Amino acid sequence: MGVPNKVLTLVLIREEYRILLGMKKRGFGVNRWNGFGGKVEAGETIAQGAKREVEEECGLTLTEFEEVGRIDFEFVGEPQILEVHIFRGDKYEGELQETEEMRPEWFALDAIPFHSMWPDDAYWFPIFLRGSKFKGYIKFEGHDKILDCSLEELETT
Ligand SMILES: CSc1nc2ncnc(N)c2[nH]1
Repeated sequence: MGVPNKVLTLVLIREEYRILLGMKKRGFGVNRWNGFGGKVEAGETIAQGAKREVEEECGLTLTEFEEVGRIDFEFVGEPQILEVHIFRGDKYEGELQETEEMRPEWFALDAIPFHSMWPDDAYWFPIFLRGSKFKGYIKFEGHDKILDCSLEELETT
């Protein structure tokens, strides 16, 4: 039995024609437009962790959100799989704010900055944006090279 997965959240808040991303100012994924999220803490559900991270990273309080995907990420040379639970944020309250972690910005759906994002996003964003649920496995070598990618669309809503 290998190392248990590291459970993480990733929240993409989307409106009809735009999606909210955050420029990561430090740490994992720095200098890339990211979704909001992070670790799930002891004593909280995955959904509670997702909501907490959004609040901490951009000041918004999710009032309606749904888990729509799950991707297991492997990084060559690292035994721990990152088990990322992906949520679509539908409704929120509060004022958008920049934090030490993230600089938030809205992007038109036809102008998503994939060149400045994690390379896996180009694979699964189209599935996410057409409202499907999905699961997948993506193997990275370093932070820029994808060695394997398998994605399964589970239902089209
Ligand atoms: C580890 S792979 C990864 N892809 C991502 N896409 C968008 N936001 C993130 N935080 C992401 N992490």
